[in-house]
Amino acid sequence: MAEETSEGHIPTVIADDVHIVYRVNGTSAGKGGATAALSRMLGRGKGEPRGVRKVHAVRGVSFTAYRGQAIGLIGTNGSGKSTLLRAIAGLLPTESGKVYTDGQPSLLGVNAALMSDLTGERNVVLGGLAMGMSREEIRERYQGIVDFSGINEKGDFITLPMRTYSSGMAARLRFSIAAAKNHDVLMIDEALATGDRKFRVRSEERIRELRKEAGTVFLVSHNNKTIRDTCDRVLWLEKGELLMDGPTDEVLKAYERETGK
Ligand SMILES: Nc1ncnc2c1ncn2[C@@H]1O[C@H](COP(=O)(O)OP(=O)(O)OP(=O)(O)O)[C@@H](O)[C@H]1O
Repeated sequence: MAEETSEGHIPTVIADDVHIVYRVNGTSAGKGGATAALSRMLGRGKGEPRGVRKVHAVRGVSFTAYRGQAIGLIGTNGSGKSTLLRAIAGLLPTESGKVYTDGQPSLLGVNAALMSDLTGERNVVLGGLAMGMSREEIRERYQGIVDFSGINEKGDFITLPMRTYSSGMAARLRFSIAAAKNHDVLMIDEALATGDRKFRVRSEERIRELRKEAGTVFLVSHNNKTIRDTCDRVLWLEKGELLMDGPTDEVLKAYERETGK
């Protein structure tokens, strides 16, 4: 891919009529517990295999993302934002439609694979290796990553297991590890939401840098100000459908009008 179009834009992600369906096993339909009784009262579970339910989370989404863009994903809870990002990262199969990407997108999410029993220090090293950095590069950037995260501002926490961190501290470390590398496509799922103001400002600055370094950044956030300050384009999802795709200001205005947020 990466062929230049007539406008000189280079596509990094193309989603073509993407549908994503979760199949949930072990639902209460057909079993004897209280939730099953509730489910029967609500009339669910008819005509489906026992205990399997489908959730159609993304419905016919199409868009093309270009290099140098920072794209915000907005929408009310459960509208399909995280699901769409996971599909772009190749972590979820599409039911129909296709996702084409230039290079391997990196998904930085609330569930990013850091090991809670290992220290922050070990996670920086493992996270760096997982992103394809050499030990030498990790050594060089280690202090920068720790400083950026601010984990050690209130004491020597980086040598403690991550399970002892607050959710904000863990999110900050995850972001700092991922942001230490330049990505072709970096996807950030709510990582900034738990950080404090100082950290948010620092991360927003880093997102702008990553964007300048010719990558594409996707950012899921419920904070309209963060989206406004970092993104030049916004996709608005609702019930799995792409309601609007356009310049940040236009889409946020429509979203705020509709949701009152
Ligand atoms: N692992 C899963 N199995 C089954 N259904 C799921 C799973 N993950 C998400 N869903 C469903 O898919 C739909 C979209 O969820 P998703 O997490 O993508 O929304 P979201 O827009 O990221 O929400 P939020 O803003 O609350 O984080 C919801 O109806 C949710 O219940």
